[in-house]
Parts: sequence; C-alpha cells; structure tokens
Amino acid sequence: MDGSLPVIDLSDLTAAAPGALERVAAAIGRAAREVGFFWVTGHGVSPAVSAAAFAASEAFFALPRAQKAALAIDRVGANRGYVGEGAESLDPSRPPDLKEAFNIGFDLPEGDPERFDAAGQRGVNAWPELAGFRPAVEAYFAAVLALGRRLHRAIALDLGADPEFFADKLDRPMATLRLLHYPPRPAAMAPGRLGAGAHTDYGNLTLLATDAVGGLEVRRRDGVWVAAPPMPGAFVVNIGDCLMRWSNDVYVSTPHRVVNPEGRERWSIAFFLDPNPEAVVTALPGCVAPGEAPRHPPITAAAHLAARLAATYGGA
Ligand SMILES: O=C(O)CCC(=O)C(=O)O
Ligand SMILES: [Fe+2]
Repeated sequence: MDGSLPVIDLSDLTAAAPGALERVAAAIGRAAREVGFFWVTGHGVSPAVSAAAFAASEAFFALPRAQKAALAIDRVGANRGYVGEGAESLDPSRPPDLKEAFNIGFDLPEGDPERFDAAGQRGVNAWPELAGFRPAVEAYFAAVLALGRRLHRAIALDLGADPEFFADKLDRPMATLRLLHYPPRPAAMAPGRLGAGAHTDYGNLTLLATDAVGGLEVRRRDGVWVAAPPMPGAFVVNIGDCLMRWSNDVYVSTPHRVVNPEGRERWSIAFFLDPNPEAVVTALPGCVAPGEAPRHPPITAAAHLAARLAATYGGA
C-alpha cells in the first residue's frame, strides 16, 4: 500500500438502491478489518456545505489571538472551544502538536435535563462573532452526523447485527467537530514535532475532510508510515478505539499522524462520532466466537472517552 487507501463509493447507499446496504457493508467490513481507514465518495454531503465550513474555519483562525483565546476550551468547558498552538499532544511522548483547533460539540436543546453534565461531555457551544460562521458550521455538522449514522447501519450489518443496532446509541451522541489549522513547519522546530502526533482516534468513526495540501500519514500493519494523499471531495473515514471495542477487536483502530507541510498552511475538519454517553460498549454477539469471552469488559462510552481525552491533554 502506497497510501492508497480503499475507496468506497456510497452512491447506491445514498440513493437507497436495492442491495446497496449489503454491498457497502461488505466493502466497509473488509477495509475496517484490514486497514481501519478508507475513503468514501458518493457520500451525499454537498460540496457547497463543505466549502462553506472550510471558509468559516479560515475566517476563524485568521481572527486576532485574543479573540480566539476568549473562546478557549478551558473557559468554555465540555471539550468545546479553542485549543491554541502547543496545548495538545496527540502523542504524549512528543513535543506539543503544531496546530490549533476549534471544537464544536453536539448540543442538546434548551430545557433538556441532560444539557449539562458533571462528567464534562455535555455542554453548550461557544461561537465566535463572525457573520455566517455558526450556520455554516451547523449545516456541516448535521450533514456529517447524518453520514456517520448511515455508515453505522452498514457497520452493524457487517458485524452481524441489525442495521438499526446503533440507532438508539447515536441519537444523542458525543459528537465533536474539530476545525483544524496547521501552520507551515517553522525553520527551527523541536525535533520530533509534528502537526498531529501519532494516535488512534477514540470514538466509533472519524470523518475527515482535508484540503489539497497533504500531510496525513497512516501506519500500515507492517509498521511503515505511508502518506495518504488528499482526494478532493471525498472523506477519509477511520475506525476509532470505541468501535474496535464494539467489534471485539475485529475492526482495527489504526495509528495516524499529520506532518506539517514545508512552507504551506493546511486546513482540515475532523468529525468524531462517539456513542451516547450512557451507551454500554460491549462486544457485539456476532463478533465473539461461541464459547469465548469478549476481549474487554463493558464500559460506558462516556467513561471510555473521558479516559482517552485525559491522556491527550497531559492528564491520566
Ligand atoms: O488533520 C488531519 O488530517 C487529521 C487529524 C486527526 O487525525 C485528528 O485530529 O484526530
Ligand atoms: Fe486522528
């Protein structure tokens, strides 16, 4: 593999054609077991919606530092808000990532008793004062959430469950959209510093849209890092740790990283889809051989995510 990840065309699924779910389920199942990463085309997310989200992201990161800092994640809470350059190490053994990010979460409506929670995943988004930013980002959020849920129907089928298995585990998800901005690699930089250090993603699925600059690298099964060149209009989808656990490790959550390009900025938008906080993550029956025990004990999705986030921000 030279970085050419499998490409799965979802056109039939998007159009609800007969047999499409079975075909896509088989293709995703193969990619999820062998690589843990694949591209999707024909996904139904409008190019205009994506372009508007990228434009909103560029406008946000161009704001004066103080305006971004006013929305800092430790002020906003609940994993929402601005993460400045140097604040995060996706690979905690390396110097901090050379990137900045803005997180938008799945908000429950006003008056919902679970709109806030003590465990820190539920909360309310903070928005910059930028005309058009919020509607552009919310439209993109809704589009990728719908796509993520559609992909889960195929995944459930592939893992031997009913296609609707995940529906009530993703109706109030811990979903996070991250606008990401990678500055060009500076001339003098701490050795080993990357845009995003090697990591696996924490949740069920990640849907990543990148610009045409490149820099994403994926670790092959044999340990070799390969570049995953951008594919305009497509999403990179990868399996996260939580879905690997649902699948009893049948699917792989594959390490990846971002190397900042020389002399160029890079923008990407990652959408992390995690289950509802109270969903109990436990191996699907179809993934456990008769007479064998699941490889991991059950855990709530909230506890799983909290543990992974704590490690990244220099905690546990
Ligand atoms: O920006 C990218 O291309 C990838 C980012 C990523 O892997 C992450 O934020 O988890
Ligand atoms: Fe990632």
